[in-house]
Amino acid sequence: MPGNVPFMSAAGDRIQELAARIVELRDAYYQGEPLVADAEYDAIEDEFRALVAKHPKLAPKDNPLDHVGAPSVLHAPVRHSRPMLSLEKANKPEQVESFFSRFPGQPVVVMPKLDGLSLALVYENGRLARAVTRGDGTTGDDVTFLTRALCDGVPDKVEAPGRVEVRGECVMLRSTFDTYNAAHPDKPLINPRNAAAGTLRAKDPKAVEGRRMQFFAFDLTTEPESADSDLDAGLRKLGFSVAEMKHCSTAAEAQELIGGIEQARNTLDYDLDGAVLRLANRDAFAAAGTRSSSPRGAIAYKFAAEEKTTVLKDVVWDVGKTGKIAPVAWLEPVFVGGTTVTRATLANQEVIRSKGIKIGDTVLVRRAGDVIPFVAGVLDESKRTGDEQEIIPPSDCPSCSQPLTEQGNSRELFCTNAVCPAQTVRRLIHWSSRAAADIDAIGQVWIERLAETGDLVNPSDFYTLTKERLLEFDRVGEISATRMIESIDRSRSVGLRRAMIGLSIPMASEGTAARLCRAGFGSLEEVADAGVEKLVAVEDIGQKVAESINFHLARLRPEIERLRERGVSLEVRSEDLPPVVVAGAPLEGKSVVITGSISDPRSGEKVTRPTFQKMCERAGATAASSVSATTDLLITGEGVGASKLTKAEKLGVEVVDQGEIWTKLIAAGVA
Ligand SMILES: NC(=O)c1ccc[n+]([C@@H]2O[C@H](COP(=O)([O-])OP(=O)(O)OC[C@H]3O[C@@H](n4cnc5c(N)ncnc54)[C@H](O)[C@@H]3O)[C@@H](O)[C@H]2O)c1
Ligand SMILES: [Zn+2]
Repeated sequence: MPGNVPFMSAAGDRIQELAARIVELRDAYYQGEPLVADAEYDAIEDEFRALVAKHPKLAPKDNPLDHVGAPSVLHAPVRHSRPMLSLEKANKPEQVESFFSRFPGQPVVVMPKLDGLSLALVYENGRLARAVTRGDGTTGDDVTFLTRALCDGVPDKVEAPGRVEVRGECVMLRSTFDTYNAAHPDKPLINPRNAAAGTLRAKDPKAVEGRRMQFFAFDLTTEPESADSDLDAGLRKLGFSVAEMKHCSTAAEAQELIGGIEQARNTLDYDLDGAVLRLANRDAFAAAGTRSSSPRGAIAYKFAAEEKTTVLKDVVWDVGKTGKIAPVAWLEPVFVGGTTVTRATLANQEVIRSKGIKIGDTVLVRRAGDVIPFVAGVLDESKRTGDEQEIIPPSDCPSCSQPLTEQGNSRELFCTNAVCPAQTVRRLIHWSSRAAADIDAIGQVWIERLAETGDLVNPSDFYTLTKERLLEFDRVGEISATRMIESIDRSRSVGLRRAMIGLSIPMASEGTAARLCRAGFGSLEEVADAGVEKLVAVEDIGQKVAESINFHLARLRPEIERLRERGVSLEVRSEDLPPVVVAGAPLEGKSVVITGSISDPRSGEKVTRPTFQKMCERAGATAASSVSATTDLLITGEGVGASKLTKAEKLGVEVVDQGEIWTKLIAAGVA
């Protein structure tokens, strides 16, 4: 049909254009310097795939999707013994079902899809001979030197004869990434994946010192064939860390495990972008064969993107409850991490400077779990038009116009005006928040109005409000006024810990407030009277925090008195007291760390970590948040972070399943 010709050629042009763009984006990405977020790249691939499917004749001779990765010339090229492939993607339950129906009766393992770069480790007669990147799938780069120097979890020797090839993912742990960036505020890494890719491809090893990485194995080939046909067992036997693999035999079970991984996503110390399903039996996996760029015996179930790019429209300097003035990014709305994000934090002026961010830039926004979305940086500076504007920090407070002061290395800005209106409102909102007095019937807008009229200045002013006064305001009826007053009334039982939180004392965290209660302080006045020396004696309270508490509670003395006069309880509450250890405490003297999700074996119901921790403490344990050399037990629940396990193994910490602990807790009568 002649009418089709222009249309066909338009499609053909678009296909060529997309193919070229895919090649360009991949090149940059596999160098560790992506130009767009993964979600945008995926959209381009999807469009290309759909067009080619519709017009198979227009498929480019050299279809980029028939290859994986990107070629590279940086390091010595090494040909892979068998191709290193990509994975077929899935994002619907039906696709999981059809995977299972292709392999009836075959056991499957489900594991996290780590977001790093893949490496092939070749062992010859028990010694590490080479570490090679995936490259274009056929030929990769020899990165043995840097892998040896920087990558944990790559043993120099394995106990196996002949040739052994272990493939896996090299990642930078989130904790390492954070520590590195804190230590290098001038040249921060943009995200853990790029950090890992960029590190192993570095030309100058000096430039990447201190960027430690971790290897997790997910594939094994042995010659001669070893007896262990189960992948997980085979890898562990050789001494590799393996991202947790869970066995299952039905699509429904797999779906549940996938859900578990997605839920645990933000409690883990590494980035992951999905779950991998793979035949558990190595022979079955090999027998399933491959397509042009992916094995048939595995699929990748992708999760929602945690990073997207969007336009930075403006930067607004926000006054916080302690007077800190922080830059907030106003963004073109973008769907990331499961919600639409329009605001993100930019931390402080030094971060803006080191990342070179300007208004009008296309920026990478990251939102993982409950973490406040933040601007990770600018991916592609070549997109600039010249109309971008510098972000200029204010010299005066945006609320009260008083001159600002700078503090610390990151030059954080502060308004020190004690009667700054914005700070006043923030402090009132904070006092009423759930973690503090929990005055849930009075929202932010009302607090602003009541602050504007002068009814509210300090937290103690909530307790002078009357129903009559509230009824004088527009749009306040009998019912809502009563609700507000009742809510305020309930908050009078706030107690020491939550009052401490509510008073917004700089440097004192929620944990600090809890520790003061456990250390035996009976009331807010006792804390105010203690003096720095006594405060420092409390576990985990350092000199600076102690000084801040001492200084600010002295300053707040009149406010504390007003709260008292107005019937607010500032005594320690029984639930905040140290736990009473039961007789015959089965965990006596044990230092424990709890990880994974915990549920009561009797009912199957989820139990929150603090609740479970309390039980352990009543059984004589002390709990810590991270594994260290002094930890006795690592108690594991569902969906445990591999990094915690690795660390525990390394430090020789005993790992026990929650079931064992539950038995003891139940027997001791604390659960
Ligand atoms: N931002 C960009 O410009 C850009 C460019 C190209 C590719 N990408 C991103 O790269 C990805 C696609 O590329 P791909 O071909 O590397 O595919 P992929 O990364 O999605 O899947 C294959 C890879 O998964 C990794 N993997 C992690 N855990 C694994 C496990 N347990 N078992 C097996 N493999 C595991 C391996 O490294 C393997 O090579 C997409 O996420 C895409 O968005 C982004
Ligand atoms: Zn101010």
